[in-house]
Amino acid sequence: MIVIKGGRVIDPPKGIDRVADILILDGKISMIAENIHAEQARIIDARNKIVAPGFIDMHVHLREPGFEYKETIRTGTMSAAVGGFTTVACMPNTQPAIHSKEIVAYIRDKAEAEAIVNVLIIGSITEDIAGKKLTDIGELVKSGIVAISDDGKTPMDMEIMERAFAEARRYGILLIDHCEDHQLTQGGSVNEGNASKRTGLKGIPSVAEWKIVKRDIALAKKYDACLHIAHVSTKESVELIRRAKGKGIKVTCEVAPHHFTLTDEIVTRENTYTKVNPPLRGQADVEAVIQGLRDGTIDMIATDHAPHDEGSKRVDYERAAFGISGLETAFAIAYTELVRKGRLTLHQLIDKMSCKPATILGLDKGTLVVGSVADLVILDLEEEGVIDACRFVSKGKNTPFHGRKVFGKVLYTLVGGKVVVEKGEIVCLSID
Ligand SMILES: NC(=O)N[C@@H](CC(=O)O)C(=O)O
Ligand SMILES: [Zn+2]
Ligand SMILES: [Zn+2]
Repeated sequence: MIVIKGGRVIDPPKGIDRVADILILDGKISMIAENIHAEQARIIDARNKIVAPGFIDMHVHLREPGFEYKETIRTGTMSAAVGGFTTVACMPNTQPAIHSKEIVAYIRDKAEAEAIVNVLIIGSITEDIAGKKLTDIGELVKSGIVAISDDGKTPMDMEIMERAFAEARRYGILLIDHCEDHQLTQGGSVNEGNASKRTGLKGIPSVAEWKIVKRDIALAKKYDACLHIAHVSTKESVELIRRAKGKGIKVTCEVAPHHFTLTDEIVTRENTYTKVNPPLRGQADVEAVIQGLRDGTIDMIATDHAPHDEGSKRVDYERAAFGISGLETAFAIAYTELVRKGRLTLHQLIDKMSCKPATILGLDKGTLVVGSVADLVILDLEEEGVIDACRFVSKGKNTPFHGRKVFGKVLYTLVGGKVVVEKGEIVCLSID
């Protein structure tokens, strides 16, 4: 039994924003009221703090199986918990890929034993994410995946993609799209334009992204399937999605914190931590994604947590791996850049980090309503800090945000009523 005392309780879908106590019993939220007295309950003092539904990250690379030297289910979910995430969905670009019911079962068992937050599983669209042969999507759905995606790559074969959309519709499963025309990006490592000219590195043009966004919006329409565009980075993509939504096509999308915060100005040949796919774009793109967040075109924030070992980053820029370790910086970056700068309200931010992903994945989460599972966070908005990658619990220290001043700290993370993070530190290694 826990009582969280005196926090400002915010639950955007229910329109709740008030100072109250929360009683947690048997892992569930059992009462929200003023002055709850419960003998023997553990008291958590939340005065002057925010209490919100736990964050849900639809786009995380846990790297297991196959790349345990980059991250594991254990370290990735520890990183999630520190970031305030109580649920993550893991991408299938592992080795082997998550392309069969056996691999799904392997991850589920591993997560049951070692994860400290809830882990949802995304299955691949094609075998080995090679874009050649469709997986048995029906079987993957039966084994419990929450979406399909070939994240990291885009299936370029139109026939494969047509069949993938038809299957997505047939099984009612969300298709998460990494939009990249590989013919246009080959050998590229930075945004095409100023960054490629300045560094002499090969560029990745915006059109490589929005061409596929356009292609797949048309397929979502044709097959009446649910499409979710991953890591939107260009102004053209935002506009295409805005128009598609206006026509009633079932498309949703996400943006990663680095894409609404950083531009390609910061890219140098020396700093491979700025290398990410899609690449950091120009100022107009950053402004367009922020506008997309404001007007609801961009439904949510997802980290695209892509941890890498130092060996994959400490090489020439061209050869360095794409990716940013994002779970532990997401909230502070988003709060500092979006809320403190007046671009989103705190309610909107919580909605985009918790409620919206829950709705899109069809989860009974992302709310603090009485009776729901006690997945929640306690946030201190006043705490000022400097991002220090050396202190990440993730194995991946690869972040371009190292040294950045931010506001906002995740103090507590509760998963199913269990305190897994206390005063910013992991205090529990099992959620059973
Ligand atoms: N985003 C990245 O730069 N990298 C991701 C792949 C992906 O999300 O496309 C990875 O798996 O490392
Ligand atoms: Zn991707
Ligand atoms: Zn990804």
